[in-house]
Amino acid sequence: MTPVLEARDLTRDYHIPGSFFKKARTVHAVKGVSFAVEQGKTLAIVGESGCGKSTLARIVTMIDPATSGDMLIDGQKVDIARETLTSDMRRKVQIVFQNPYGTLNPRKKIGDILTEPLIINTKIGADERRDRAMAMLKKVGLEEKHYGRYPHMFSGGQRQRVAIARALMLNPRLLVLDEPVSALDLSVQAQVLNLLADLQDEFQLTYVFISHDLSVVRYIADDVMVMYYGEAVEYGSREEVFSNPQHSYTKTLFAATPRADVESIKARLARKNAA
Ligand SMILES: Nc1ncnc2c1ncn2[C@@H]1O[C@H](COP(=O)(O)OP(=O)(O)OP(=O)(O)O)[C@@H](O)[C@H]1O
Repeated sequence: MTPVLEARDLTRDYHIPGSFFKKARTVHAVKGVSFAVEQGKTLAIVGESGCGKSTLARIVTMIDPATSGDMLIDGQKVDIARETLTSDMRRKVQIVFQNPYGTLNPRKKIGDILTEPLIINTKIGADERRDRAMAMLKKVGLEEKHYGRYPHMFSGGQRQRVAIARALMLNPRLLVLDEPVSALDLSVQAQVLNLLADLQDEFQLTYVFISHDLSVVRYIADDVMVMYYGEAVEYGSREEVFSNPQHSYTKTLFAATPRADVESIKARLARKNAA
């Protein structure tokens, strides 16, 4: 089966210009990273601050260019330099950030936030746009009455539901989730993770899930990639990586991580695996 996303040897260098006091230098944020994610699966990318997770997320979402390497969506090559990138290709990948409040326009009503991608990218009429937004609100566990409300009228978990709904409005092939639950309380984290798992089941969505939290990754990932100073030091199935970590950094990372209370997620996944 052709993977939804394939990355081959992706690199990203940042050139930091010099000054009177400092020499110019190059930061190798991502160094030759390769991976593939099949439809309906979740790849978790784990690592501590500064390891290159967000840079990789921005490359995969086509927000930032890569310096070299190849990226394919459904077997089709992406212009990673972003010189001839089409909007059709760009809309195949959507992103949800850690802090939805920072990405939801506070002056716009939820209905406008959800219909905006349709206005920009499609010729769908106003009634149909409204219907689709209403349907999506329900899919993410919100209600029709929320359509006319503003982001500040929602809790953090609800705002993240809105961000997920917006990301899904254009039927993307891939969702990049950049620390999507890190800013939420534990119980709300579990609800949002359960929602993501339900949506994945229903729409056969493919996820790249960026996280520093191994207890979350343990329960949502099919495959895990551990990054360290821009390199993928570990890559394999969740079972392989968790039961038999190879790299000394992964071993240290696992040893240092407390187990969070994600029992409801665990139970849900057990049900999913049994089905
Ligand atoms: N625009 C930029 N210009 C220069 N250096 C950058 C830029 N963006 C990231 N970097 C550097 O690239 C490296 C990787 O950063 P990145 O933000 O991808 O890491 P991260 O793992 O996502 O960290 P965090 O979880 O703190 O966001 C870091 O050394 C960072 O300082």
